[in-house]
Amino acid sequence: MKTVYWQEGVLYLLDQTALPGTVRYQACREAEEVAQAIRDLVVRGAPLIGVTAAYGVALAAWGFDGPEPDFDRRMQEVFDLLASTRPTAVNLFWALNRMKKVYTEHRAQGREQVAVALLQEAEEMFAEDVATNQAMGDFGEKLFAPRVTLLTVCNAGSLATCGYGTALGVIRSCHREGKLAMVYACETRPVLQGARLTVWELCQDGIPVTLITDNMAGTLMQQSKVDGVVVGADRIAANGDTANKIGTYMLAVLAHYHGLPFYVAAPMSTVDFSLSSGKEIPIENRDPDEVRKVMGTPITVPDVPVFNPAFDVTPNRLISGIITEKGVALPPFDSSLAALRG
Ligand SMILES: CSC[C@@H](O)[C@@H](O)C(=O)COP(=O)(O)O
Repeated sequence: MKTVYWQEGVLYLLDQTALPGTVRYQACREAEEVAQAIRDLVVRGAPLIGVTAAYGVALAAWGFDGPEPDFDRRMQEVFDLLASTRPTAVNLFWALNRMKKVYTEHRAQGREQVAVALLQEAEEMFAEDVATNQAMGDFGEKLFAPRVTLLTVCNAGSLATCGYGTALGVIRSCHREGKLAMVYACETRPVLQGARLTVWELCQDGIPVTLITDNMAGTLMQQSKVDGVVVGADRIAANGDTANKIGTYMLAVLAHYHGLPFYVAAPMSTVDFSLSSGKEIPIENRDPDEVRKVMGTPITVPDVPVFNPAFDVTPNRLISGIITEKGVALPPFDSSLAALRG
């Protein structure tokens, strides 16, 4: 099942807000609809946000029917709009930069040629992402011994990417090699990507999964029920500090205390070499109602003040390794990530 696909000038997004109860696609004909879908978590996960935004740019070029002099202005407006959707996942800006380059290179050939080249680039990004995740999964799998039980948070799987997943890609490869005993999935409040998406995705593939609420991770480790933690990333600074779904830092601290390995799995496009440390990573704050409600149902006093950062930053010293498509970076990350970048 594809998370995103293009058909005859329309972009179809697998609506992740409706999963697991309903499997449906949202059809987008305008870049504005794509931007809103990214904001609303219809599509989410750093790599998928990037590729979806790339398709959004292609959509704008394909759908443009205004006078020629307005084309450049409209395309700049769309680039800016898509860039404004979610600030933390650096793959968004990475993908838009790639699209900007293609746009600039083909602009002189006319609007139709630009539109064709932009769509081709988005399709290439989609295919590359799947291959990247498979490579990452295979590097990551080698880090674990047979009968391994792993803990993960949020959804860093097929649903967060164009297929196979990052953290769940590593888990898929462990399963394929017959090494995986169990995955524990944190439910991941406030919007339950773990309970709704990770559990659904793993069940679809027959991968053994046990759901826990986020506050059960400590006792799970204390009772020696897990051998390690694998998570995805939204942005990794040059020194390895990693922004990922809120709650990731808590797991890293717990893993450290219990002497368990803590791995981040992410493509090199998630590493932001322009930032020297995680302190510089912009963190998205989301709608307070995500915390005041569960699946739309109020659970607290209306209008209670809420703290709702979507991501936290795990300092590099709590990370055992960063699994990428080019290999596994080990501490110190400044040098190992730079070496993988080449
Ligand atoms: C392969 S996805 C990596 C991260 O983007 C993922 O772990 C995550 O935090 C997603 O957050 P979300 O808010 O659902 O977009």
